[in-house]
Amino acid sequence: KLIKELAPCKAILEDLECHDDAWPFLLPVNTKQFPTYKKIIKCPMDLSTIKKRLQDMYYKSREEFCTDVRQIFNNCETFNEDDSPVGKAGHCMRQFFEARWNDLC
Ligand SMILES: Cc1ncccc1N[C@H]1CCCS(=O)(=O)C1
Repeated sequence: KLIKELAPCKAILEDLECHDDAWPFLLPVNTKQFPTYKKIIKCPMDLSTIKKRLQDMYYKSREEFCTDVRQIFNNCETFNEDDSPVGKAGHCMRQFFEARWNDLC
């Protein structure tokens, strides 16, 4: 069941990682570069963390995976202006993800 659930998640994650607009989300936000980030964002998340969680069989369902991906984009909207480069990338990536997520079922 677990593997059935998670194979499509791995495929979506790979597509997210190679998207042109993925660059702000590939690794955890550097809190030395962005000192206020830790205070403002209570649940940091990024694509490398999700990849590790998939490999470690951390997710018990597709829904848990989906929640972590959405956390990335919600954090992005909290911290970044909509018309900033990172903010725009976040909106693009969210749209891309939600379309792929709907394809699943
Ligand atoms: C997703 C995010 N939210 C808030 C601040 C920064 C980021 N991402 C950074 C990732 C490294 C490159 S960058 O420093 O230009 C942007």
